[in-house]
Amino acid sequence: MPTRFASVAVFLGSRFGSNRAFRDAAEHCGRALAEAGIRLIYGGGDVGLMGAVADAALAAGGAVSGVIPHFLKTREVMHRGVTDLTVTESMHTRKQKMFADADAFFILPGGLGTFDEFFEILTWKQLRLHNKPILIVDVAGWGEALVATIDRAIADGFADPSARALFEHVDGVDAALARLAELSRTSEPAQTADPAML
Ligand SMILES: Nc1ncnc2c1ncn2[C@@H]1O[C@H](COP(=O)(O)O)[C@@H](O)[C@H]1O
Repeated sequence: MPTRFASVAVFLGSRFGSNRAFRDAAEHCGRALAEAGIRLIYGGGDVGLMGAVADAALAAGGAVSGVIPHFLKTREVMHRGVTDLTVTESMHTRKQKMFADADAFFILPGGLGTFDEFFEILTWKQLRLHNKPILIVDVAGWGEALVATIDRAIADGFADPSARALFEHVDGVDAALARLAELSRTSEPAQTADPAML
């Protein structure tokens, strides 16, 4: 079924993590996006889960856009096989481009960089700079601590309870794709701010 989500930015680890389930999920995510005809936008590296999601999408015939800052081309082993690759001047312009090009965001397991990307996209939504779907795609309970941190901020009075509605926490890649299909049928097209405001 056609979807109004033509592209999804996937934020995930530059390492594989300690549980094989993380890699399996990243590969499944790449394949599932390709099979759904959805372009994968990701950080452009060929390391860890980032490389795994890109390779799986490409092997399944999907379109993959990588966005990598110049200074990380070596450290994150810039992926030379993607459909298109953008090299940016900075981390910030990388995030801006990924944000602008994506219709929705999947947060898969990762470390500090993944947290940063998640919280930035979440806080931009809190500031009403966009209303694109943000899905924490849980694997082996990885997302629970992230959600608990936000719940704690709400409980302590540092975030409004409405913050809980800025993102969704789903169990696994199939649930994420199913939710995206549902949103494609039921939700309004995304609104985004002038990039100059970011
Ligand atoms: N401060 C950061 N802002 C945006 N992206 C970042 C930052 N630090 C690292 N990253 C990128 O995030 C992914 C995943 O990193 P993990 O630490 O492995 O989760 C990677 O592409 C980093 O370059």
